Amino acid sequence: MTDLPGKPTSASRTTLSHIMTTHDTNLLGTVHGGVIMKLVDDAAGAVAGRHSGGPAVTASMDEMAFLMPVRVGDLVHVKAQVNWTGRSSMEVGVRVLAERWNESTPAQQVGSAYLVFAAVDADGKPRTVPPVIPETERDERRYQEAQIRRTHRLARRRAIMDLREKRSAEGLDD
Ligand SMILES: CCCCCCCCCCCCCCCC(=O)SCCNC(=O)CCNC(=O)[C@H](O)C(C)(C)COP(=O)(O)OP(=O)(O)OC[C@H]1O[C@@H](n2cnc3c(N)ncnc32)[C@H](O)[C@@H]1OP(=O)(O)O
Repeated sequence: MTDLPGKPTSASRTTLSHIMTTHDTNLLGTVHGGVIMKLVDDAAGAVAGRHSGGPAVTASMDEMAFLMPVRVGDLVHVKAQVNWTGRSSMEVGVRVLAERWNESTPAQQVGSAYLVFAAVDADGKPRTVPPVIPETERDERRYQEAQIRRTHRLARRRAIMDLREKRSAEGLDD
């Protein structure tokens, strides 16, 4: 896909930690999902920037899962790594964990997401990225799962474009 030398997964793996405050809550008093999504995007963006050696933009975010509510006072850790690389795109996998301030239990996973970042040049055009080198069995599994998601994203996009073109050809524009 590219002539650039590969980079191991561990070279860009990153954890972003943040304490949740009353500024982060929704109307129910728990932490707003959008606050978590911003942290996820930031951590994934840092990983994509480190892996690709320059700026990278979010192309898509999918399968954002909120598994448990996050509360004020929780210390949230957002762990991100490059799962897969294409020509100019990278899939970044993110796990969100929370340590409860009032419990002496290990951090619990409260969310997860997969994001696609595109590395861009100074004009905002896609540029090639180094291939990621999975290092562990878990990295290898994540790489293979990311390939499956990539195939499904492309197939879904193609199917929707085909349907729109067909409807347009039939004069069914809306
Ligand atoms: C040493 C330096 C360290 C730096 C350390 C920095 C640290 C810093 C930390 C803070 C980090 C904050 C992180 C915030 C990040 C934002 O908030 S970015 C703002 C939100 N995002 C945007 O504004 C992006 C807007 N979109 C675009 O600019 C263009 O659509 C894109 C994404 C560049 C794609 O352009 P395009 O012309 O469609 O190019 P195209 O060749 O078709 O696609 C490029 C690649 O993206 C893939 N792609 C495109 N669209 C999609 C999609 N919807 N779904 C999946 N894949 C897609 C393509 O399949 C292709 O993949 P490859 O086959 O090349 O691997």
